[in-house]
Amino acid sequence: MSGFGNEFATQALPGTLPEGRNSPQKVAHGLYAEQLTGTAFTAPRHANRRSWLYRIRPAAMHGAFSPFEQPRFHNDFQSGPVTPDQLRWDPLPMPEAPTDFVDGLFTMAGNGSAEGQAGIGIHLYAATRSMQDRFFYNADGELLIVPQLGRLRIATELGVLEVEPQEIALIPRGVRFRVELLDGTARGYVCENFGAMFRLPDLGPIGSNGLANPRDFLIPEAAFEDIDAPKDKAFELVGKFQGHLWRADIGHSPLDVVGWHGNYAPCKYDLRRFNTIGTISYDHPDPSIFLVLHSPSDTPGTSNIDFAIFPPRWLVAQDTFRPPWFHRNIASEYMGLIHGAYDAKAEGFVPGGSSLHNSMTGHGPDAATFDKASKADLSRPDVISGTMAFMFETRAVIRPTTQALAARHRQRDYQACWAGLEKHFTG
Ligand SMILES: O=C(O)Cc1cc(O)ccc1O
Ligand SMILES: [Fe+2]
Repeated sequence: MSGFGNEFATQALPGTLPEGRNSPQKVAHGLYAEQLTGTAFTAPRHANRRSWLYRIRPAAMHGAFSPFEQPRFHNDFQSGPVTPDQLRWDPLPMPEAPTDFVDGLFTMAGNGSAEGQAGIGIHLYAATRSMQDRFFYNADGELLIVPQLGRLRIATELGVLEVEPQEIALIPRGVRFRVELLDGTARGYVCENFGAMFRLPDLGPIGSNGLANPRDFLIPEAAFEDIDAPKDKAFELVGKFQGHLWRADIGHSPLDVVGWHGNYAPCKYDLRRFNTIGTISYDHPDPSIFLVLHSPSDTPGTSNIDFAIFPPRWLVAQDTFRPPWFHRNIASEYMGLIHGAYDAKAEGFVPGGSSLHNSMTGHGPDAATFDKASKADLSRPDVISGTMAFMFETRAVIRPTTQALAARHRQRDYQACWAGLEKHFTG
């Protein structure tokens, strides 16, 4: 099914969805009715998100929760000093022992909290096996999954999404799912959104089409599992709640929703469908022109999170330094590279890697890029192809975790990339 935020109705067995009401005395096929809300009951109609699920067993059925140990995945962003340094990392190394998506998560940075209902958690994953007899949900925020290596099959309560690198998946807060690896190994980025749900930006003078078009967002049809755990070996439900992980025994697959209707559902989007807009005269526009989705804050125009991409595009600007300029921003920028090379960095920013430039920290093209772009022949258009970088940009400062700063894969010499910028002042 297609269309961002649309109202959908889907059933894996005919006659599942009740007609004319949501909660009949008896649901068809002996199912239970359950509502899942993603916004306040009384949120304005245009922002209100909820779905009705018709399922084999209600979500309430599982054992008691106890703490789940996965110390690399958390929301401990520290409250002390945070370095204003420019930071960069190589990809997260692949684990040697068999590791699933949940065990393979590694928290890099973040701000805010689930409790404060604003902010971001930024995580990487590196996994070598599918989740087995284990299901996960995040009560703390919506998850934006950005695969970088390996295809994922994400089996959710509301249906199955398959995503490959250069596609993204959005899993709403609370929705239970299992991640399977279709290529044996997988690596990527996860943005955890503690604030308002991601939405498509307004287009202003761009008009009624452009950037990420709503119909390119795909929503799964209902698909269910009717699987009971063996008597002596329960399945495991792992939940993230208020920054901590919990586990409970569960006697069945919670992916047992036979039909659902509503507008609160997972979706996927192929970033290659993005309608990229840029200058056809002069100057490099602000990167807000590359906005895919944003989580608004209470201040108009100032997002809790902006998710922007840097896709293939033509550069035609005249009398212009064509790559990103040198800059310092009020916003904070965490970048990742899915594929190819990024136009501001000739070397060192590799697929699977990350960089962090916090509020008012100076950054921009490295010395090699500056040199090349300053001498480029502007009489010809230039094409940037075979690339896909992205940015999680936030209003609040992004605090790297202790483990990210200490990680072996951090590039401790990152600042050297600007050291070769020569003084050209002629007086
Ligand atoms: O490379 C960056 O830092 C991201 C970025 C890109 C761009 O085109 C303009 C500003 C900006 O922060
Ligand atoms: Fe930047």
